[in-house]
Amino acid sequence: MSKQAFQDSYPAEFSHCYGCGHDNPHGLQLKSYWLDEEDRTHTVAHFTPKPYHTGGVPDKAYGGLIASLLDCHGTASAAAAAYFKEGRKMGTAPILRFVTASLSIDFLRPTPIKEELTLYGEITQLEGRKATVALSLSANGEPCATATMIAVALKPE
Ligand SMILES: CCCCCCCC/C=C\CCCCCCCC(=O)SCCNC(=O)CCNC(=O)[C@H](O)C(C)(C)COP(=O)(O)OP(=O)(O)OC[C@H]1O[C@@H](n2cnc3c(N)ncnc32)[C@H](O)[C@@H]1OP(=O)(O)O
Repeated sequence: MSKQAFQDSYPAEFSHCYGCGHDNPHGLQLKSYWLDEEDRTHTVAHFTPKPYHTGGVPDKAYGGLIASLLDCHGTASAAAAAYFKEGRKMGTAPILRFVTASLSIDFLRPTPIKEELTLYGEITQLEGRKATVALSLSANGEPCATATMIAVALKPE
């Protein structure tokens, strides 16, 4: 894994996101990395839910938490891939930031709340301002959810 999380390169004014902003003390503070520094298409993040992230039963995670984690890992992965494509270090100006245009999730099985969750991302397409990211969330090596995201880079203004 790289030492610096993608989200740690966001400038202060963009670091308040509930899912991944490092300046949001009430947020999830998700951190995403390249899975392998030699392969700039795959990304990874880890997250261990808190007891209050519970869904309908105490030992399973709330679906909205899963969506939030996939959302933030996907947009961060898209931004990292776009910087890499431009041959630039993440966070350098002009800032490249992606927002979610579309996020389609399949919830495959209940997600345990006491285990560390692993999120994977794969940039399957990056054309113009639009990135397509294939995402998954697993516990104990078993996929609990998969998703496809369309992320769009914000216009400079
Ligand atoms: C939360 C507020 C965000 C404010 C941002 C401030 C800066 C933030 C920076 C850093 C913070 C960290 C960020 C973490 C974020 C975490 C993830 C989220 O939760 S993001 C929040 C939820 N998402 C939104 O609120 C997006 C709302 N939607 C929009 O703003 C627009 O619809 C937007 C930007 C997505 C596209 O609008 P257009 O006018 O800029 O661009 P067009 O021309 O419509 O689309 C560009 C390309 O994308 C395709 N596209 C657009 N929407 C699509 C869709 N739903 N499905 C498929 N393709 C789509 C289009 O067909 C077009 O493709 P072709 O270039 O022609 O090939």
